[in-house]
Amino acid sequence: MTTNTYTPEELKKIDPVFGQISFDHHEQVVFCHDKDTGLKAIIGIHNTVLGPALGGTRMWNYTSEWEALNDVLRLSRGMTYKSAISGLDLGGGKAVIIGDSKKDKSPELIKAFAKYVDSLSGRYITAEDVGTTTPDMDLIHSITPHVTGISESLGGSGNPSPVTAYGVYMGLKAATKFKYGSDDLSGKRVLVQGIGNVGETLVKHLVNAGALVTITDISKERVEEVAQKYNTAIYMGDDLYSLDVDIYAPCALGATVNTDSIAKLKAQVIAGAANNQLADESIHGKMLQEKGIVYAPDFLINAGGIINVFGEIAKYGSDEAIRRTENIYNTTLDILNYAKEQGIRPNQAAMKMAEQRIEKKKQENK
Ligand SMILES: NC(=O)c1ccc[n+]([C@@H]2O[C@H](COP(=O)([O-])OP(=O)(O)OC[C@H]3O[C@@H](n4cnc5c(N)ncnc54)[C@H](O)[C@@H]3O)[C@@H](O)[C@H]2O)c1
Repeated sequence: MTTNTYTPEELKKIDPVFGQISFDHHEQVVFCHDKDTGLKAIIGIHNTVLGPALGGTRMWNYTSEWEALNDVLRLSRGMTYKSAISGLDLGGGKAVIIGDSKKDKSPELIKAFAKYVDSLSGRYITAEDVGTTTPDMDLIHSITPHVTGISESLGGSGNPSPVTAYGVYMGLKAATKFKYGSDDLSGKRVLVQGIGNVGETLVKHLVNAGALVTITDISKERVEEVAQKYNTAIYMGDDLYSLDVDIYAPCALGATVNTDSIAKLKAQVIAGAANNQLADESIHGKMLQEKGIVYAPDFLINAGGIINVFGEIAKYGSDEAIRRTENIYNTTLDILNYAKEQGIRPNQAAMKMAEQRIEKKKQENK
């Protein structure tokens, strides 16, 4: 034991779990190891007040265990807020498997992970995320019932991306109404960044609504294919954020809304699917507010996917999932109005409303 060589402050810095920067009163953190398959995974259960902790399993080649732990803590907390603000009876959880999904994934490894999910008896329910697929969820389903995002042939809800895109479209319309007094998108210039599963369907909705859409992606083939299909403009230059557009829809990676991009942005509305769009919630949220740019919180408007998979637990079908996703429009407007009244940022307003819902349920449960 060498602990007596550290001061309490130094110990605090190296506390492995409860002292982590992303640790936020998580209820449970489960470290999973299986010698035979080489499985190394962490399951984070942030909060189960509203219901079981649902969140996907990410398989990623983390450079260190610290990075994996930080990711699972951060992502599971995000799921608590996403489900709470979306009115779902779900808590927040997430899992990470350490490894390269292209090289290290095997059916045995996924099954070993499934046994850990099963051991939590439904406190944690998994789904797909980066590096895991519907067939992986089907395999997990052969071991445990505590999994969603399984194939439609097994009673699952299928690909969530079109529903996510519809929710983003609803949130984008609501933010447009808040900024411009009307949600009519005809003639509005919209930049969609990242034309993947979600981005393409969002482009379809925008074009159908008469918006003037410009698309961009790191994949030239992707943009050419989608531009041809929907008759959109393409931007492949390196000064994306200076484009003269009304609305910016980030649908690729996180942290694209940062000090550099905000300085250039001409768009007056930001509404997209990517998770964690603001590089720093407080600094960049404040900068957007000062520039009068309306920001529709990402975890609110990209919730269509989780609304869709929740149908597998709550036993509702795709019509109900769409109806609930459509309501993202009303919730977004409520949050933007509430933020304005309270003089706070939309992200803060959304988090406050989510916390109020959790607190109310906590009191009822007492
Ligand atoms: N799929 C869902 O249901 C869902 C739900 C919630 C949140 N999200 C988030 O929405 C975003 C999009 O999800 P998706 O399922 O469409 O992913 P995807 O992998 O299908 O598409 C992402 C696209 O972004 C492009 N891209 C990557 N880096 C880029 C860059 N630097 N500049 C421009 N384009 C870039 C990729 O080439 C790809 O075409 C992700 O951030 C994801 O976490 C998705």
